Amino acid sequence: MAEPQRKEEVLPEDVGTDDCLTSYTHIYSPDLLKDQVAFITGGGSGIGLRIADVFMRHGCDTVIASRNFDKLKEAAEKLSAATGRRCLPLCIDVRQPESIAAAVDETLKELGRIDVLINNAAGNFLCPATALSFNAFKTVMEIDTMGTFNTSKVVYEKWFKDHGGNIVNISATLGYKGQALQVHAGSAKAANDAMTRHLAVEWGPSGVRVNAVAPGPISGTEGYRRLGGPRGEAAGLFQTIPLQRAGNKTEMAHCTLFLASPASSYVTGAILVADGGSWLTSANDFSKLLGLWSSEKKREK
Ligand SMILES: CC/C=C\C/C=C\C/C=C\C/C=C\C/C=C\C/C=C\C=C\C(=O)SCCNC(=O)CCNC(=O)[C@H](O)C(C)(C)COP(=O)(O)OP(=O)(O)OC[C@H]1O[C@@H](n2cnc3c(N)ncnc32)[C@H](O)[C@@H]1OP(=O)(O)O
Ligand SMILES: NC(=O)C1=CN([C@@H]2O[C@H](COP(=O)(O)OP(=O)(O)OC[C@H]3O[C@@H](n4cnc5c(N)ncnc54)[C@H](OP(=O)(O)O)[C@@H]3O)[C@@H](O)[C@H]2O)C=CC1
Repeated sequence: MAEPQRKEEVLPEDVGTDDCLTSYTHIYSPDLLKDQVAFITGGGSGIGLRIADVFMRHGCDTVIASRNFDKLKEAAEKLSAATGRRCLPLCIDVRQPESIAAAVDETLKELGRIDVLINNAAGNFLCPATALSFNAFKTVMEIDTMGTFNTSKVVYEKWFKDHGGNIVNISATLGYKGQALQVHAGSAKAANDAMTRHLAVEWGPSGVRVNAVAPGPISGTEGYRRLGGPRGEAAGLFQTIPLQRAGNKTEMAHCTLFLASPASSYVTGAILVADGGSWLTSANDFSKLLGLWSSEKKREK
């Protein structure tokens, strides 16, 4: 009988916080994004911060842009110290196109170009539809969906239209089968998947590729904490995921890097599902998720 195959190595996740990697082994060429500039929304924490870290280790300068400037400034200093590349922290609210326009102007003034846009900023929390206010639904749609459109349109008009470029949207597989307590985020991300395909068609002739990465649960992130990741693990919910575990931020950064790089030069309008197979089998056990939500609420009181 054949030897069972070695289990695939899990890429290292050496920190569970918003710190930079303390060590890194290249699996792509270190020059993959040499001298390019990436504009990363929500790049001051979680998956966005890891994307900045990994991109900079591949020769890229970055802009990390979100609402909290102090957080961004601290992250940018750490990123530059860890990688030796430039990282510009800029304040934006993706709901306000004027703030994005000012940041894009500043980027072009300081760094001279934009090659890659990563639409990663988002907001989410667990909430059943009956408890969700109209304004809560609208807020998540405005950040996740309109924010992605606003940023894409500003960057396209100010730079990509004449120079080409590469957009990667960070989606989520949570809506693919319908997930309890997530009607707001699932709807917003589904709209973003459609937007990815529409803009790929419209902007392809200008040399702009538009793709998305769709993560499942990713540990060491605010999203994971808010959506009950640690409690989900304890309740055994992840055993239904084919790869039997949550993903990590480095794995998401590597998927994003593939789509942002010439390695995927003939790929556009694609959604790269990176969820360990979660959505195919995922535990969408409403009573367990509702239990997580109720215990979270009790803890807040
Ligand atoms: C695919 C999974 C497969 C298998 C899984 C198997 C098992 C699952 C088990 C566990 C799950 C484990 C892991 C997670 C899995 C997947 C994660 C998927 C997606 C994650 C997506 C993310 O987006 S993560 C990003 C998280 N980070 C953030 O959210 C940071 C940014 N957030 C914010 O700024 C705020 O939270 C905000 C989004 C509310 C926006 O802030 P602001 O503009 O200031 O808005 P407010 O004025 O505060 O609020 C506006 C209205 O919203 C209401 N609100 C706010 N918070 C809540 C809440 N917690 N619950 C309900 N309603 C809320 C607020 O009251 C306002 O409404 P009013 O009517 O009162 O005005
Ligand atoms: N974590 C997970 O398990 C999963 C995450 N995802 C997706 O991955 C991405 C990153 O999530 P994660 O790392 O968990 O969460 P984080 O909370 O760390 O990242 C979200 C970022 O968005 C920024 N942001 C929020 N609102 C705005 C706004 N109005 N304007 C500008 N920036 C904003 C926040 O910064 P600031 O507060 O400074 O504005 C923050 O840095 C999101 O798109 C999320 O939907 C998808 C599936 C699973």
